Amino acid sequence: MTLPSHIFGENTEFPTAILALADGTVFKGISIGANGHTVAELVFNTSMTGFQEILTDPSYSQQIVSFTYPHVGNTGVNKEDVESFKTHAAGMVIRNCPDRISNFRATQSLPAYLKENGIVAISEVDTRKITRLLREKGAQGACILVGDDVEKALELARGYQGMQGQDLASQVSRQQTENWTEGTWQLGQGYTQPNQTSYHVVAYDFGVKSNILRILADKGCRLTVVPATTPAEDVLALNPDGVFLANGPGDPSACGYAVEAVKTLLDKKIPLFGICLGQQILAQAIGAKTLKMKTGHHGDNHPVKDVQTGRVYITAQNHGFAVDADTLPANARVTHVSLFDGTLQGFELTDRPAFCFQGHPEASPGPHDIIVLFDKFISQMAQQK
Ligand SMILES: NC(=O)CC[C@H](N)C(=O)O
Repeated sequence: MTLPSHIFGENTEFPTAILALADGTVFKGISIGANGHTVAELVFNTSMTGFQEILTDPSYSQQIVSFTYPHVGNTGVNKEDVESFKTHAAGMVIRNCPDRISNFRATQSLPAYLKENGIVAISEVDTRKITRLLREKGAQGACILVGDDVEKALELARGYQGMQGQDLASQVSRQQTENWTEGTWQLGQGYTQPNQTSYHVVAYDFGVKSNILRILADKGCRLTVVPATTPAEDVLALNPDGVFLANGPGDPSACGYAVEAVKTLLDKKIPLFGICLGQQILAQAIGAKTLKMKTGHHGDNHPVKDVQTGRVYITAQNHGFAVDADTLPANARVTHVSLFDGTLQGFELTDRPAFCFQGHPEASPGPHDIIVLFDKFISQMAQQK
């Protein structure tokens, strides 16, 4: 297929690509990324901005992301808007990639970035139809294949093993302990280097988004980031003021190593703050259960209610599993619920300085409404000091 192009230079030829779903639906479009094929769980994301942050969010490991926003890529990509040191999404589906990029920070076009990072991606498909289909039938296995072999794409999509039972956190995690010093991005300065004096936070890297670490650094935390499988004893030996449980991909039920570590940390009454997978792991550590959702929540326009104050926050979300609120023990108090479907969005313990949130207070991309949760963690550490 030939497209008019200003930015792609000589290369205006885009090979045919297929998106096949496990339910048998097939979409034909053009490849705007790497060659070959990719097989993963297909989910839709309703964010209007932030595709680069989404592609580099480790929680999207083994997920193909279909963007509901129709034009993706018009701001190009840059070296800064990344949430980890590499791309993680297994594939990208969009309606249209504008052929001209326009942004003062852009250093590359989206198709060039996708190719460079080996992400298989399809454009010129009906993403509204895909969204309706996933809402009706739920997230499912899918394959993007460059070429026109429909039968092969369908067979690969049907063969996807599913997200349940998969421990992906230990795979995407750093394998070495690291110190983190970078603060949030500021116009004219780039990423800052805040003074880190007040609290020592040990952050479990289950697939942590960098903006969580940057916000904690901004708030005066000295950060030690440890691999997902680090035993609690090693964390305690670092003498932390608080422990952070990160977001991450895969099924929380497959992260027994983390659940065991959190049980020990709870016994020590150290301030604990969990985000997304971190919430699910904290829940399992106190005996609650997690379940797989039908489509999950992926986007940056999700209303969440603080059940105590009644205040509604618009939040960023990215999860396919959830904590079953009915299984929470008596010492857990529900703090937040989703106004889309009533699912549990946050809880805290009444007998320990531990709390968590299912969405993403660090945004990136998304609204900053609920960034206040980081201050709650800071004040819990202040009280324990
Ligand atoms: N962003 C996350 O931490 C996702 C958590 C978990 N993998 C889920 O899909 O629910």
